[in-house]
Amino acid sequence: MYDLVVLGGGSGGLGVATAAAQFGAKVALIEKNELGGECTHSACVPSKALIEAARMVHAVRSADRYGIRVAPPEVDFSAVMARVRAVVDEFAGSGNGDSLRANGVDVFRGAPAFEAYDTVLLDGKTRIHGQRFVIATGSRAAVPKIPGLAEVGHLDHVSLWNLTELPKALVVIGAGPSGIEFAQAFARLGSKVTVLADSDQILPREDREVSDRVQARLSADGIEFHTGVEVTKAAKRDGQTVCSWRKRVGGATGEASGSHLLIATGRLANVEGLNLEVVGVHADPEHGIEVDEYLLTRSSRIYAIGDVLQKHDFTHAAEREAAVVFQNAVLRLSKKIDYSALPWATFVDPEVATVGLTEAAALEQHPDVRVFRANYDELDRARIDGRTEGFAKVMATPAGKILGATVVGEQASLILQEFVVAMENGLTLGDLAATIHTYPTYSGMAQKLANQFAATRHEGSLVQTALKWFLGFNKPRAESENGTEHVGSEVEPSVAAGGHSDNHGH
Ligand SMILES: Cc1cc2nc3c(=O)[nH]c(=O)nc-3n(C[C@H](O)[C@H](O)[C@H](O)COP(=O)(O)OP(=O)(O)OC[C@H]3O[C@@H](n4cnc5c(N)ncnc54)[C@H](O)[C@@H]3O)c2cc1C
Ligand SMILES: NC(=O)c1ccc[n+]([C@@H]2O[C@H](COP(=O)([O-])OP(=O)(O)OC[C@H]3O[C@@H](n4cnc5c(N)ncnc54)[C@H](O)[C@@H]3O)[C@@H](O)[C@H]2O)c1
Repeated sequence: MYDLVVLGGGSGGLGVATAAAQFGAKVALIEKNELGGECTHSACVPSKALIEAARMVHAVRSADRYGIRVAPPEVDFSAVMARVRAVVDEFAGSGNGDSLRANGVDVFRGAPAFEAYDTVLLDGKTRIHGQRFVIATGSRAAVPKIPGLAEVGHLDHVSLWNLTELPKALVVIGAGPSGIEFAQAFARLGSKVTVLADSDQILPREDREVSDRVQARLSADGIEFHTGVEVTKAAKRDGQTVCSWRKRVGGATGEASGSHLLIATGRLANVEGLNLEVVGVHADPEHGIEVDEYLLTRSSRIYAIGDVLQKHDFTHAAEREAAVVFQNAVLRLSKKIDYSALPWATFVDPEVATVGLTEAAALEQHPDVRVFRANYDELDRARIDGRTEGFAKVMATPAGKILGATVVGEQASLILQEFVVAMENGLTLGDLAATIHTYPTYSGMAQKLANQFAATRHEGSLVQTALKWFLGFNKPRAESENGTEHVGSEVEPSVAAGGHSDNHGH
């Protein structure tokens, strides 16, 4: 009888199994395919390795801007993919089961099915008994029902990694993070890319403003977009895959053709074959496994985490859920999952990173919300580097409690992380404003927004009024040539002067 039996050895399953074993629990982990899960083998790791290669090509092509003359780069696609696979192998090697076994986890290979609330049957042969179970079987690509699709064939994020030649022309169906990251990477490597999506904006989870900004940039790079469309048919013509589409509004029609077709239209939970009905666990592939805020299913011994929930498909979400379930299933605490400070990033250029409420949601839910924003061309380090495209905004209560933030631009995910730390630890924008930020770095963006908040706190305050009256502060100051009042620091003039503010508050 194991203390804990984990089904699935990906980001979530490995996390909870290792933590439980390190704590001294007797743990079994059952993996149907390869340890490491999707993130390692077909998702985060290879896609970010490909994106980095594409970023290199782009950097070489843009070197001229910095006074460096180089010949146009030549992409050796098979070498690019060989490196991607080598990176994956390196990661996969470290998850080959040895470290799990070293931590005391018994690793089983095969397909498990529940036989009773305390037993799973492995490959119809071996019974494994447990006190508690965690289902962490992840998800797979959802294939849309498009007439002709099965006949023409398509790539997904798994088969993609077997490509040895760069697609001349790639049609991508889906404009979520997967579709958009791949679209830009392939376009930069030299493919002609067309994106088709039924959502009326790319990156549908983001603010409209964010999606429009990214789409404008990607369009300028040569990617063609058709959003708000239904793909009505896929067919082969002259060796090309041709996708017919029709606009949902207005009914305009068109075709997109390519040497290759990539499907990136969302996910389905891996719940089949687990025999969940026997233990009363509610699940279906589209909606995932139903859990409560303790990540407990309808069975009091069975928890579920990660993509199989179909809630927040991110590795770091699976890891947080693993930590919560470790506390509940192993330590027998009652820890609730809290997603309010869950960040996510889409690794395109300009990078997009978001946490908490979007601006629209914050305005709807908090009528007194204040929105602070700044553009990258106001940030010293961005100006120095010539990477001035993008903006950042943070939504906060009048007291400075952060409700959400979005950053679009260079190092967006790192800038955002400062807001995430603040949100998780109850720090306010005032606390961030009072923190020293290294100069000149992109962290200056967080400082800039926090300083705008601090300036609003000074406005009309008792101290400011007293200083005005007794010391004659806040006299008009001469503006410098370029209209800003200082150079060489991210400190907002408004903080020092106590008067003017860039605040775009509502
Ligand atoms: C192209 C792409 C790029 C991505 N990039 C990022 C990124 O940059 N950052 C990010 O945070 N997230 C990213 N994600 C999402 C991320 O990959 C997933 O959220 C994460 O892998 C989920 O972890 P998991 O443990 O739930 O599932 P997985 O890691 O998929 O693990 C599930 C495991 O269960 C096994 N399994 C399946 N069925 C069974 C069964 N019946 N019995 C036993 N074992 C089973 C599987 O073989 C697998 O090993 C990306 C996804 C895609 C598609
Ligand atoms: N950087 C990251 O963290 C990262 C990167 C990639 C994927 N992911 C995760 O993986 C998950 C899946 O990503 P995804 O991009 O595949 O899915 P998604 O659900 O985020 O986006 C799906 C896209 O496909 C479109 N679509 C769906 N069905 C369609 C159809 N029949 N015809 C035309 N368009 C259709 C949708 O309109 C949308 O644009 C995401 O939820 C994300 O959490 C994360």
